Amino acid sequence: MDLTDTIELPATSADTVPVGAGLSIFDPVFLGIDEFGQAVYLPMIYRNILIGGEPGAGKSSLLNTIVGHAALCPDVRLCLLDGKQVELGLWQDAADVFVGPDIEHAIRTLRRVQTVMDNRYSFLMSRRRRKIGRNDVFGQILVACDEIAYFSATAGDKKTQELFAALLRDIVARGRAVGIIVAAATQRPSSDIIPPSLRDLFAWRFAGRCTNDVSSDIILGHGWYARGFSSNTIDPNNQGEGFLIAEGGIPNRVKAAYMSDTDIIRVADYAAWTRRHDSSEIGAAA
Ligand SMILES: Nc1ncnc2c1ncn2[C@@H]1O[C@H](COP(=O)(O)OP(=O)(O)OP(=O)(O)O)[C@@H](O)[C@H]1O
Repeated sequence: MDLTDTIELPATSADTVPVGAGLSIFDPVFLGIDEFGQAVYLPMIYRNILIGGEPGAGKSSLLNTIVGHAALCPDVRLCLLDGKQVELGLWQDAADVFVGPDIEHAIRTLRRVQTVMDNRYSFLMSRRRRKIGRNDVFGQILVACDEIAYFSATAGDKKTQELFAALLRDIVARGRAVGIIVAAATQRPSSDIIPPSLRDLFAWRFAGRCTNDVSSDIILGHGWYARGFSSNTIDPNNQGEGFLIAEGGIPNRVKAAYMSDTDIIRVADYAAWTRRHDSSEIGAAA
């Protein structure tokens, strides 16, 4: 076997019928519409997304849309962290790991993801490859965190908070090539929670309405307010609207798609049903 080959998944046997069309995390995620009414699709593979904005800006709803896409992808495992529990909690049955308001559990979980990440890099090294591909036997992992600040600044003590922040940063920095995607939200876009060195690791950044121009710049990047882009200009009654920026791009005004709780429950139940809760790589690495 050529060492640069990917490991192919076995072909689907002829006597099985796939349930539904089946998405892949290699397919872009439908995010919403832009100001011209055009659909906005976001490629998430090999990328991370940071979502910021004031309370009620629509951050959790956007995160739910991304988790919803991933939940319908048989090639993604879900690792969800939600200090409030109810923001991502509807996906619990479809998730490999669900972390509630428990900083120790959050740290254990990120350490497991870190171990998986290291193992995958060792695998790539042994195959003389740089990144995983669509046909690799191991699936991708979505680490979704609703309210970074809960784990990095509120729960636990300074030591555990710093450990959480360091683990998250490492996963955001190194996870991309091995199929580990981070989608993280914060209602506290301040430089202590999102230092520029962390923000700049996120290929995608979405700033929902922010209470001031400085907060908007903390999500989008320094200088965008001065160039006429501030999410402080968004109408507070227009939840789900925000500026989306890709690395190297300019901010685009986007109205995010919205799933009601009923929609989420339907999709989450379906996703849970289609998933097998067998040996989890995250769990096995512990
Ligand atoms: N894309 C959207 N379209 C229409 N309404 C939306 C959209 N996103 C959010 N909303 C409305 O705004 C409300 C608040 O949204 P959401 O809970 O996502 O905000 P948040 O920024 O996560 O708030 P918090 O920081 O308090 O958790 C939702 O319950 C919903 O009614």
